[in-house]
Amino acid sequence: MKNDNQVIDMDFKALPKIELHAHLSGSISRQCLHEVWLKKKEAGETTLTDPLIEMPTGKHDYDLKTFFPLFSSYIYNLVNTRWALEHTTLSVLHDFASDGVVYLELRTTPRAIPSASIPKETYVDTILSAIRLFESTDSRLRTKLILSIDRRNTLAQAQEVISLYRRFRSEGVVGVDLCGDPKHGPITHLAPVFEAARREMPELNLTLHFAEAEESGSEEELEMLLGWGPGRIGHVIHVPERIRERIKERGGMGLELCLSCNVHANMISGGFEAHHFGEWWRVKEVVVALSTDDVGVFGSPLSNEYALVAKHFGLGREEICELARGAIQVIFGGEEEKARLQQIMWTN
Ligand SMILES: CNc1ncnc2c1ncn2[C@@H]1O[C@H](COP(=O)(O)O)[C@@H](O)[C@H]1O
Repeated sequence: MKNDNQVIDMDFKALPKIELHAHLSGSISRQCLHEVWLKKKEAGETTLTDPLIEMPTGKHDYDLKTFFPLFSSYIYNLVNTRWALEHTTLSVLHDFASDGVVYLELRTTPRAIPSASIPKETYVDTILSAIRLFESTDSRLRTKLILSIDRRNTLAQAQEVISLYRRFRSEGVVGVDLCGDPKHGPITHLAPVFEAARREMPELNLTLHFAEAEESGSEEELEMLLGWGPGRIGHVIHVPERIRERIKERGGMGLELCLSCNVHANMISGGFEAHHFGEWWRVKEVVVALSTDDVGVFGSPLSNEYALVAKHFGLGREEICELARGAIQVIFGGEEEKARLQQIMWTN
């Protein structure tokens, strides 16, 4: 391992990478949102402020208070037609591909858009079509979709997401996520949906936002989440010692760690050096998958997340390659995809 102030000379963009924790709406670049806005403005269809003014270049300090409303009161009002959904999805795929991502699990909360006569099913279908269209022109990036249940969802809304998962699981949907504002409140009301889904579909791939804020880091909540049998957990910040041990006991759990998001959103203190990546990356019982969360908001592509851990935790070239390849173990995309990734990802 190199010492802390040396940074290896490595092309992090060229490094083939796996992205497992990226929210579609938060991954749209500001330039792309601007294009959508421009088209709407010209057609007299929006009174919203230009995204380049609303979210100025270089502004990444959204905290948990300002972050969530950005979607409900701004981005969702821009991305509210079939064209905008397709255009933004294609742009997100293009951005990940240009950054050297070779396998992507994109996640999104199924959203009905009544003003455009788009029910949730069409929302999901439109994104899957955009993925197919993209893959017909780019042979290297493979993308799967994960459907998100929001902590703020009612039981019925959560159930609807599970139904959509069943409907689309043979068409590129590979799992279900639990996301949303971690300060929102308890989620015990959602337990019956996850428990029934697990009972009825033992093979269901689950990834759960886990201990993102103190409010969502109680032993009680975390025990419940582990009880639903996730293959991966996201953020993993405010984890009590006993739960940390439980995670290790599981063996092979994927940890989706999002450094820039956590630092910029003030979800941790002490900056990059203090990030819990430092605590987990050498733990043999888990698999760390570096992730971007919302690159459109926090502005750090996956290549930069690798550069950051090289810089702040002194990983050398082989350790970086090992970290990137490690994520193969916890993808939801199946054995064939794992074999493809084994072929193309760097060993040193
Ligand atoms: C700090 N990190 C995070 N923690 C929890 N939930 C997050 C998140 N980042 C994004 N989302 C969830 O993803 C939605 C936007 O993308 P989609 O419309 O679903 O594609 C947000 O509304 C939020 O619920």
